[in-house]
Amino acid sequence: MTRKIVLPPKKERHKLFGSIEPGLKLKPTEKAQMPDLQNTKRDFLFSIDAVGISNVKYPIIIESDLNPKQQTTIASFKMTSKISHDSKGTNMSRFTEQLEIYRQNGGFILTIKNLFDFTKELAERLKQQDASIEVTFPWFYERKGPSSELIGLNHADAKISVSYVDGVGFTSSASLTCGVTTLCPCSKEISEYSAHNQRGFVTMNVEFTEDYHENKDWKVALLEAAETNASAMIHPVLKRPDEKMVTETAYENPRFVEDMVRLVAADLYELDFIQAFTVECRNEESIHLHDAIASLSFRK
Ligand SMILES: Nc1nc2c(ncn2[C@@H]2O[C@H](COP(=O)(O)OP(=O)(O)OP(=O)(O)O)[C@@H](O)[C@H]2O)c(=O)[nH]1
Repeated sequence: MTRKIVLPPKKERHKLFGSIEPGLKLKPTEKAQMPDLQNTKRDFLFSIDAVGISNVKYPIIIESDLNPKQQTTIASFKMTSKISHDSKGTNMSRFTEQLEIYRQNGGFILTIKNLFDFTKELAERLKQQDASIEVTFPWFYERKGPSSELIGLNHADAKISVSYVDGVGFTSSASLTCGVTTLCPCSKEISEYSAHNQRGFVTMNVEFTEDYHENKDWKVALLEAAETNASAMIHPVLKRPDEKMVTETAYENPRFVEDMVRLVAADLYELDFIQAFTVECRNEESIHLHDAIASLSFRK
């Protein structure tokens, strides 16, 4: 038989679990009367390169040249600035205050132009000479099966970083990590049949040229650089005719991890809005428990 429970009022329940009455409160409750420790001015020995907040989850709106053309996604923000040796601390509340102003103003639309405005305003709000922001988010894009043309959603992990220094200006960079299929050329060469293949992850970090204004979607350009140089693309929905095509395409385009980083580098070299890049590939080897990795960096 079910036991009938007689619940005490909520306040009594809290007492039952250890809540106590508030003690005597003597410290000021008005903001103006409260000590402002973080604004203490004295020689605190060292300047700090970056102080602020990280791992701030916030909804953002992103635009894309691929479908869906606009999407709301959840980003993780890191926002910092320098402080000099004679400041005790930063004003932490001003970082999230600034973020919320952007959300309330029609949503935070994540363009590089908006991030330029954001970092400059953040530096001003913090009364500092500089501010930096890093925004990490999953970007979703439609992908069709090669034969059936059935659509599903893939995603890549994207990051945009912007820094502003008063009197100097802005720098911006971005990174994209996406999954691909790679088929081992050595395995294909030596085996009577088949070849082992694996899921590879390509990460591209790129520095934009000063005149880049997102007339071309950097996310799509980087995705293309990785996917069109892989053995095959990754698909969310595949019917048998699609699967046959993907399997044969991978066999026709074998790639070592070294081939991947060099071929992707060649595509990034051709993109005129990129002035420097790093390409990394990590293959989750299907015949080993370890991964195969390669990376290269280049400044044009
Ligand atoms: N500087 C600093 N603040 C911290 C840290 N950890 C938490 N905080 C909190 O940041 C909050 C204060 O933010 P501030 O922006 O300085 O608040 P405020 O001075 O009332 O705000 P303003 O009027 O904008 O100057 C407090 O709740 C602090 O406890 C830390 O490690 N350093």
